[in-house]
Amino acid sequence: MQSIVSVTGLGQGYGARTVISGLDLKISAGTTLGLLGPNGAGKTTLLRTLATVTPPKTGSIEILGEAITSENSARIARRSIGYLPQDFGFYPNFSVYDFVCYCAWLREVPKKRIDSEVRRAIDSVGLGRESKQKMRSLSGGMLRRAGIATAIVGSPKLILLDEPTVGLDPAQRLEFRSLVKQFEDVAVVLSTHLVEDVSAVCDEVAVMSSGSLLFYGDPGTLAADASSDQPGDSPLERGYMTALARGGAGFDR
Ligand SMILES: Nc1ncnc2c1ncn2[C@@H]1O[C@H](COP(=O)(O)OP(=O)(O)OP(=O)(O)O)[C@@H](O)[C@H]1O
Repeated sequence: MQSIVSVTGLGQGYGARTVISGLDLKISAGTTLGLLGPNGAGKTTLLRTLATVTPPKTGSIEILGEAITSENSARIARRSIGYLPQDFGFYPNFSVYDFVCYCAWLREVPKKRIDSEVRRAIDSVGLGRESKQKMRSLSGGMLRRAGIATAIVGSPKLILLDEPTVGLDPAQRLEFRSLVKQFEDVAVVLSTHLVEDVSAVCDEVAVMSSGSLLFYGDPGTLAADASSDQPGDSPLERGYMTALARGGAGFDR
């Protein structure tokens, strides 16, 4: 399988503060990776770094086999990356169609493919009927789906989704899961607080705390590692709590 992301010895932070240190990660095409961790674990910081929004402080990142060493290499990589930030900005007076077009244009989707790609992305998230509606008039769940459309437009090879199911109702969450399952030859990284999302769609799971990975492997192994004295409503939840407890993790520190 083609390697989509390769991260070695990643260090990241804000000012003098280190938030991620010594992180190694490899993600192949066809993998959906669920990123779990308590508030402040560094999930958003990692996604922003993979999205090439913030250059690493230390270590290296390769996207599709190309090292990201300059703004130019980052710009080229971004053509293959779809990124839904946790709080994405939008122009309230844009229609859904215009907003997704704009994001496709920013990602340098070839002009002649933009219209068909935008329509496909909007249909995939079930907003076909709302495509002419103004962004400001969308409900929270619709807004999130419009955001997901911006992340998948143009068939990127790496899709980074920061808490994509927040605000979705149960039916929309199920639709989101079936959308993710349809991706082929794509690497998806999904940050979430919902362990059910991970068990439903992820082939790999990473448990992150204080900027380090406490566990990386398949969800079955994390569930099998669960200690019976840890709280949780499912083996995977207990496995997650066990990984945190073994790593000495608590809440945001
Ligand atoms: N712009 C910033 N400036 C300074 N510190 C920041 C900034 N953004 C995040 N941090 C800090 O970095 C750490 C990691 O934050 P991050 O948002 O990556 O965590 P997270 O795992 O995504 O959390 P959550 O689950 O709450 O979204 C936190 O301690 C946070 O306070």
